[in-house]
Amino acid sequence: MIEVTVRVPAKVNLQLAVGPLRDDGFHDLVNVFHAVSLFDELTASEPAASAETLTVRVEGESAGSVPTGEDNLASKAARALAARAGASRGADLLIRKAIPVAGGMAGGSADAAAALVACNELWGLGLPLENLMEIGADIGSDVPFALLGGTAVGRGKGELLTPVETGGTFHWVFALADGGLSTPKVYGECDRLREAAGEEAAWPIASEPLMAALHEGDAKALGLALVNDLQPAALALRPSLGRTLDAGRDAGALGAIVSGSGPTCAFLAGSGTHAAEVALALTGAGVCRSVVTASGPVPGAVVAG
Ligand SMILES: C[C@@](CO)(OP(=O)(O)O)[C@H](O)COP(=O)(O)OP(=O)(O)OC[C@H]1O[C@@H](n2ccc(N)nc2=O)[C@H](O)[C@@H]1O
Ligand SMILES: Nc1ncnc2c1ncn2[C@@H]1O[C@H](COP(=O)(O)OP(=O)(O)O)[C@@H](O)[C@H]1O
Repeated sequence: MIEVTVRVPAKVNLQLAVGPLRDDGFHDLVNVFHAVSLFDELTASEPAASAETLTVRVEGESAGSVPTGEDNLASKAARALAARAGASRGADLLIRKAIPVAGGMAGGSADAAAALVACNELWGLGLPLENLMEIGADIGSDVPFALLGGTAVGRGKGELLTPVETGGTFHWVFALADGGLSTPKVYGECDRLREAAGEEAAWPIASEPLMAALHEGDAKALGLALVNDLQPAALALRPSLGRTLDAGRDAGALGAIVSGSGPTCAFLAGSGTHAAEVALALTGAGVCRSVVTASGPVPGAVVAG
């Protein structure tokens, strides 16, 4: 095998219930992940330099804000995989980025997942998905889901996954923002807001109306059930997102929510045509950098060639 290309989706969180802060610095979650048709692509090739070097190149509009050294999550994942295989292996990784960077859509985790799948194939390791998910969980809480895809409930840090059957396809509009939001800062702001309000974090529980809406493929009910405990924190750090959410609601979206730690905002539509209408209205309202439409659920990281 000389090169392997993997396509990997972004996610939106349909429910993000943030529980208490744990001793390890993470929060216990109920994180209902949903993979959507906005993809990064990663190609892993045999290294042009020595057999043990790992290089990363990033292409795409937002490539400038992605690290290309050892901090790149794809590079970290490839090194962790090589260590697990007990061998010193190299690869040239090329990432074609379409998922917004630091946008709350898990683009870095997606690239880590893509690197695990691509290098597993390139190096002929043959590790099963569950082993890749274990390695991925140490790279980032969202990496196991990027491997699995579809719709799933994540517990623990978000890495303990239970797949959810959905009764149909859902249509989405995403308002991409200028600049990103740091995930640890948003969790920190969530803790700060709770403390200031004298609130104790409740143990997170999956929403029954949300689960019923997913099973039935009922977009209207799903729109009403979307919930994100990080949204007040994201809005406190980036107040302009309030206008973006309002513009989507005014445009007739069935639901409007900050995606994960933000600043991307997600809007649920009733059909592909409805999504195009909401996207047009959002573009006209001038409340974001750009607008994309997508649908979900879609599969996780898969070899595309
Ligand atoms: C918020 C979510 C929602 O899916 O994703 P994004 O919206 O940022 O993509 C996730 O919980 C982010 O997952 P991920 O981006 O993989 O985070 P990690 O690298 O594991 O952790 C980064 C930091 O976020 C905080 N963190 C993360 C997960 C968790 N359950 N509790 C936390 O408090 C911790 O401060 C941690 O040091
Ligand atoms: N392959 C990668 N793609 C995007 N960001 C990366 C990558 N590797 C490391 N990062 C770093 O991770 C941070 C969070 O990225 P990302 O996963 O896109 O955001 P989020 O956690 O909001 O979904 C970025 O600010 C960037 O510095």
